[in-house]
Amino acid sequence: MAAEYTLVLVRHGESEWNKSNQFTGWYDCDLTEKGVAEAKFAGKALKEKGYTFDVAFTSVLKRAIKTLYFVQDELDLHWLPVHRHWRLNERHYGALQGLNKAETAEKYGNEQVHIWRRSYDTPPPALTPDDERWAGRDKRYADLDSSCVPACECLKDTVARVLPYWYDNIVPAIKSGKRVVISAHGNSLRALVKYLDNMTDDAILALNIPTGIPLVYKLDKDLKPLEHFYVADEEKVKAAMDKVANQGKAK
Ligand SMILES: O=C(OP(=O)(O)O)[C@H](O)COP(=O)(O)O
Repeated sequence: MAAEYTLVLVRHGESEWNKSNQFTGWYDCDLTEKGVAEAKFAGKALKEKGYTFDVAFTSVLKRAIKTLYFVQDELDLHWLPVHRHWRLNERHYGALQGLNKAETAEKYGNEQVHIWRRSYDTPPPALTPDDERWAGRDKRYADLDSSCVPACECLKDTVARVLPYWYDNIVPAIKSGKRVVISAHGNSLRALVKYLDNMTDDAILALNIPTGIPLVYKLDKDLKPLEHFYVADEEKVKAAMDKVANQGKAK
């Protein structure tokens, strides 16, 4: 069956906290130099394969916003309408936010950290509103109802807050024939992929999305995926996925 629509997902390039191996969540760290190079790679790879876009969606976190900009730059699409929304933010890592993943695994064990990182419905420990990391005091969320400010999220929670944005904003754009690119995060994209591919709660445990490698979905008229693939050679993708998987292991 010929695909009706093409959707491109990009996880931002390496961030400062990816480099230092810290749980990031809603913390707004920048891209590293390598992350900028990865974002440019994503744009170049898309250009080389002939992809172009009519509209873009991203989070309100600069690592995703800047990655999108570098993709736009490579494609000479500076004019592209860009919609930024907190619902595309990374999964909120709660009280783990800022901790080093390997040190956390030394303290609590690899298995516990794997559950916190990858299980579908076990949330990490929660933040409290008196914590300086509480997002409710950040002015970018000033218009957000306080009941929507997360104390922590498991992937199931992230799916629940990504999907309304998907249905209300992204689906209409795709169905109107616009070619859509989404620049987001490891876990907000896992949430979307779980939904698109109808993955089981167990299957999603093993999915790691690498930084800066475009992931293309070919969709039928009902937006059901016909196929998906990364725009990079298989070895590069596997090495990048393994690297993400191993970040949560004690040294
Ligand atoms: O904020 C994060 O994701 P991001 O780097 O994609 O924004 C997480 O720290 C990713 O970590 P994980 O791969 O341990 O879930």
